[in-house]
Amino acid sequence: MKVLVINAGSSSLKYQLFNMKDESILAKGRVERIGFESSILVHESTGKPEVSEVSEILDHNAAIKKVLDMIVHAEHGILGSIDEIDAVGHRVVHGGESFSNSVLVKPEVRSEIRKLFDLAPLHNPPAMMGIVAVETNLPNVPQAAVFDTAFHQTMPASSYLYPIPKVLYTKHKIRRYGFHGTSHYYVSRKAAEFLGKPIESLKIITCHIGNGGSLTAIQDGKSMDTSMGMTPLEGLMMGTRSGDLDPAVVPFTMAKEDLTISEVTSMLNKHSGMLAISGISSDMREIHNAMEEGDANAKLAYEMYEYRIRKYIGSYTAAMNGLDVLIFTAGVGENASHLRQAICDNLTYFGIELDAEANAVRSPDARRISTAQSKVEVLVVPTNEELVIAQDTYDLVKSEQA
Ligand SMILES: Nc1ncnc2c1ncn2[C@@H]1O[C@H](COP(=O)(O)OP(=O)(O)O)[C@@H](O)[C@H]1O
Ligand SMILES: CC(=O)OP(=O)(O)O
Ligand SMILES: [Mg+2]
Repeated sequence: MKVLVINAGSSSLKYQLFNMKDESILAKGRVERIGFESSILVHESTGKPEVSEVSEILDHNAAIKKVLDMIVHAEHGILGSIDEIDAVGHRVVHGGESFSNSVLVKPEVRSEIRKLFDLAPLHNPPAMMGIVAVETNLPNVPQAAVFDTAFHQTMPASSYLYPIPKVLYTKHKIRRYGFHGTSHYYVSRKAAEFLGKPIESLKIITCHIGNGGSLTAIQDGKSMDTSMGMTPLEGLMMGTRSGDLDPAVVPFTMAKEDLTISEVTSMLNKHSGMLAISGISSDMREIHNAMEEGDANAKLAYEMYEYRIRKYIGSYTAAMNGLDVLIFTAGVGENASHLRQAICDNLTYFGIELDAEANAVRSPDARRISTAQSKVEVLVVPTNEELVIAQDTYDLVKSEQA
């Protein structure tokens, strides 16, 4: 079975085509700047050179059409015909309380995802555009939706409720949902496998630190708390998102600066975090380079970023009354060895001891970076959200056929 995985953002669309026989990647790529004059498509079929093309791609429908053209392209493609695509899996960021598992996209699923537009205005509408675009271009192909929130549906009410009037939960479903669930799920399972221990026996903290970032406390194999909230804005300091702050800052800023709801939302999501404090970039590599060159603002941004991750590790260790495994993943977590070192150097109270040599190793595989004496196993586990989406899609389609 060949499964196409789509991760649609507001102006971008990433894709990977899997051969589920051996879970190998046949092709992958991304379309950026959808809706702009000069959109960019970057595509790579396995075993062939990467190609990029600039053209006008006005909407997600046109983007999917381009992607399918590339997949069957005589020179750059990998399939003889798009009929060889058996199923499509989508990353849908918000599944609310309706979805604790991946599902095949049926009419009732679509209407449920639409109902959630309110809770995730930046994320769910593009996912729906992706679903509609696939239906237009591949009308008979089954589609699955895999939700970032699903893994976190096991959180107890004491973790997911906010201490505000209960009617806001019953009426508007205002609560913590948590995100990056596919990644937290995947790396925690991989870690248990790597350690050769049953996941139920481990107290785990997964640090997914990429552009967006979240930490999850995992006990009995289940998410028991996570740092993102009703939306992906809460929790850690991120590339451009503020993360935790006093909620009183919001109305106060709106009044003082005469900002609308959408302006303050945009300020907190797109113009805060590392970008705001460093004044340089939201990208960890650029911040780290500037810091090494002596830039004081970059240093402050880095210190705040590290400090806030460490505070969450401390609080989740307390939440679980212990910690067996600490996992780093995603763009920053997998690559920024200096940040892992800075975090762990300040967690010696918990008996965490990093092996500097192991920490410096670069590899696409899961690996241990703590010493043999460390009380906590510290691991780097590269995430693979696309593979989980492909596997869930495959399983759903297979079980419907059975
Ligand atoms: N070699 C590296 N060293 C440090 N940071 C890195 C490295 N490679 C990528 N990153 C960081 O990873 C982040 C992007 O993470 P990623 O998980 O790809 O994000 P997303 O999937 O949310 O777009 C950026 O801040 C980038 O600087
Ligand atoms: C949900 C979320 O924050 O996703 P990303 O990290 O991809 O922005
Ligand atoms: Mg990501």
